[in-house]
Amino acid sequence: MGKAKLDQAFREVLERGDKAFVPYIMAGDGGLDQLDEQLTFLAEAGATVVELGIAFSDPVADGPTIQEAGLRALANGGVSLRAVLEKLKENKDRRTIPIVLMTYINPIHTYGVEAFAESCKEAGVDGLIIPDLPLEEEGIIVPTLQKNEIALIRLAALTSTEERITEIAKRTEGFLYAVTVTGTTGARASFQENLGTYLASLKEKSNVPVLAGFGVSTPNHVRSLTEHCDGVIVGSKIVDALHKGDRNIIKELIASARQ
Ligand SMILES: O=P(O)(O)OC[C@@H](O)[C@@H](O)c1c[nH]c2ccccc12
Repeated sequence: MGKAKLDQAFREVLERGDKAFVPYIMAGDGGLDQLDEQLTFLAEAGATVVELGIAFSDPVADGPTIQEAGLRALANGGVSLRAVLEKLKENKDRRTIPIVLMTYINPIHTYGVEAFAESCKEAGVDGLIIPDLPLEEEGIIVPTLQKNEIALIRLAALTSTEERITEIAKRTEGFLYAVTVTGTTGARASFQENLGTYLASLKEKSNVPVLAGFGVSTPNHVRSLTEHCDGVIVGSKIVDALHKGDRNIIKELIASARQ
């Protein structure tokens, strides 16, 4: 489990010539008792890894779709970091798909860094995305994560300097999250023109797969972005389709990463 499970999942997909597809869902949107079924559906539809978001009161990187999903989850109640980890622990042995948890740093501090990493391990969490944890501050959690073999996935922003991107690419584990837009998460119609060059430069710097995320909303986006990288992360479009019960959209998106 952990980092090794993530590496293996990506290796399998890329070795057979496909691209990786990582759907993001909000834990507890639709009720936390639905989580198990949602994860099974995504695994069966061909997702490589699932990014699972924890609802948070101050989600600075999240656009309207993810924020609304967070509000729905919070309204259902019982979706704290602790509750989600408990739920994941219950289902751990039935799950085949690797899980990356997306949470801001504050709830981790409240939980306690050591206790959090141990709970993640017990729950079968393989990696973490902590969007508001800058490189300069990750020392507070990295040794503990390494001890528990949990990957810390770093994000490269379009606005990062070359030097910073090199450092991020060197440190990231599991995959490198290439943020494709400046701004918050959310479905978009198109991307800026030089994105291919940007993704190609990230691929040169990174030893792990490079996945593009933010704004990816159609099978065409998936196909054109994956010409330049190893896969995609899709949040808002998946969250929206899951909420509306339109699961065919999700199946089509995932299928578009198969070559
Ligand atoms: O929703 P989008 O535009 O498809 O982007 C993915 C994104 O939602 C998911 O990866 C995510 C949700 N919240 C985040 C916060 C920071 C970084 C990434 C995320």
